[in-house]
Amino acid sequence: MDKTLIEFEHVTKEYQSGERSFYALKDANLNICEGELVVILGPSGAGKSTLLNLLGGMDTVTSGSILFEGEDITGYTDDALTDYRARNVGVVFQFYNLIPTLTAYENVALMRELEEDTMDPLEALGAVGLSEHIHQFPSQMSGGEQQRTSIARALAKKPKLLLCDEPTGALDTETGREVLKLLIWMSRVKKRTVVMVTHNSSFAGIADKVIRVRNGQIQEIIVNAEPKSADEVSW
Ligand SMILES: Nc1ncnc2c1ncn2[C@@H]1O[C@H](COP(=O)(O)OP(=O)(O)OP(=O)(O)O)[C@@H](O)[C@H]1O
Repeated sequence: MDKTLIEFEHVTKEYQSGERSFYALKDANLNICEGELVVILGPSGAGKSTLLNLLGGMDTVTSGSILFEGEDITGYTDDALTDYRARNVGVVFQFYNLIPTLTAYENVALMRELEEDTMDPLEALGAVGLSEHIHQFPSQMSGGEQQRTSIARALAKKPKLLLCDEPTGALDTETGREVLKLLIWMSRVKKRTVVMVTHNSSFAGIADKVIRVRNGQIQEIIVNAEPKSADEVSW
């Protein structure tokens, strides 16, 4: 049986607005296994980013438990959460978040300053097909190349959990497809757990597991016995 990496038990995230409370996430239960490719789907405001931020220790719950490798991280101090993020979590954003004054190589190499056990930046950039572009600055790269650089940066960190927030959102279809292929490769070949948030329901096909969120609630969790390749989905 697949080993569980993360488990949510009755996780609620509540915001207070005056007298009223608002649930960004209510009583969420889920589990994500090691090496799984998970797609979180839902319309704008559904609670997808909230879910992703909780998974990454970038936000804290109002109630409930989040277990990472069986350990409850919801009681962690800020320092322990920082450590959790540093050790276990890589993040890829819609708009890449590269440092504009650093080359592709330097953006990836920066990870080495923060982490002990990292991958060689050249290896990480080679893995995403950017060996020819290592000396270019973000402004000299296409959107797809910038996103591949940000994936190389996350890859170099060797995170157990790779979180991606609309990673293809700023890319055209074909470039987006290349990014999807990389994320599938991260999960299938590199055995990383990859969680991607998107509002694009076409991406459900490539996932091992699809979590549908609406109005702060998990509507359904579907396990795909035979996930499709990136070439088999269209949008
Ligand atoms: N800091 C906050 N304070 C108050 N409400 C918040 C806060 N963060 C998020 N929310 C609310 O929680 C709900 C869920 O937000 P979330 O960002 O998780 O949605 P989403 O599904 O990621 O949406 P999108 O696709 O538009 O990014 C939204 O209604 C949002 O306005």
